[in-house]
Amino acid sequence: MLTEAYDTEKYALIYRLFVMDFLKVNYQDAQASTLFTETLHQSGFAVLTNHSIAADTIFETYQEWAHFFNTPDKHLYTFEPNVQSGYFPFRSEQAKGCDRPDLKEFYHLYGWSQLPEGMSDRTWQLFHLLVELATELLGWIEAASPPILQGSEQVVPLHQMIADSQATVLRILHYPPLTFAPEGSVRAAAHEDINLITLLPAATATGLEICDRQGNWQAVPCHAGDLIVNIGDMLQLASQGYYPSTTHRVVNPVGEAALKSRYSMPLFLHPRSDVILSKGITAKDYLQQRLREIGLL
Ligand SMILES: O=C(O)CCC(=O)C(=O)O
Ligand SMILES: [Fe+2]
Repeated sequence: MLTEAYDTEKYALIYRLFVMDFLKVNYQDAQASTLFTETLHQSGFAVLTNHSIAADTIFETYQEWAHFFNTPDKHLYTFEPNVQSGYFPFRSEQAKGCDRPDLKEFYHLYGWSQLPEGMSDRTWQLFHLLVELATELLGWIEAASPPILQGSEQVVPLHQMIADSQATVLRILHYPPLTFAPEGSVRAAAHEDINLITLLPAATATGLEICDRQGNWQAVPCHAGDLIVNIGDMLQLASQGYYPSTTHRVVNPVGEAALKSRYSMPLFLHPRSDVILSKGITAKDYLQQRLREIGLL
C-alpha cells in the first residue's frame, strides 16, 4: 500500500516536471529533492532555481575573469599537462571523437591551485559554495538511488567517493567573439562530461543546448540565477546507467551576438582518484584515458 501511495505521488511529480515546468526545480520546494533526482534519472539534466548562490557573486566573478582573459599575462599561467591546472589557450581542447578544436580558452582551478595574481578571493568563495551545494545535491542523488549507489562490495557510497577529493575542478571558460572564420569548429562540440555531476551557473549568453531523449537539440534558457546540473560519465558508469550522462554542446551565435564574448563556469565534481567506479576501473585511469581523448594529455 505504501509503495502504491509513493508511486502515485512520484508520477504526479514527474507529470508536473515534464508538462508544466520543464525540468526546472525550485530548490526551496518541499519536494525539491524528489523532483531533482527524478529528473536526473529521466534525463540526466535539471535546472535549479532559488538556490543558495547569489547571482551577484556569479556576475562579479565573471567580471574578474573577463579582465584576466583580456590581458596577455594569461599566458604566464599556461597549464602543464601532468598537472592540468592553470590556463588552457584558445583551441586546446576538442570533444571526444571530434577532429576540430573548440572555440574556447579556459582556466582550471582545483582546491589546491593558485589564482592568477591580483585576483580577489571571490572565485574561491564561489568555488567553496559550489562544492558545498554539489555535495548536498550528491547526497540527494545517493538517497534516491538504487542500492548499488548506496554502497556495495565493489563500489563505495557516493558521499565517500568525494571525501577528500583533490580532483574537483572549477573551469572558467571564455568563448571569444567570432570575428574569424570558424572553419567547421563550434564553441563546444557535442560531448558528455567526464565527472560525477556538473554544476553550471547560468552563462553570460545563450548557446548551450542539450540533446533530449528523442535525440533533438533543445536550447537551454539562460536566466541569471539559474543553476544547471547534469550527470557526467563517471556517475553513469558507477550507477550502471540509472543516472544517464547528458550530451550537450555550445553553438556558435549569429548576427550581433557573434560579436560578443561568452563566459561560463562549470564546476566538475570528481571522486578521489583511487575510487573504483566499476569493476577494475579507478577514477584515475578513467580520467587519464578521457584527457588523452580530448587532447589535454
Ligand atoms: O559553456 C557552457 O555553457 C558549457 C560548457 C561545457 O559543457 C563544458 O565545459 O564541459
Ligand atoms: Fe560539458
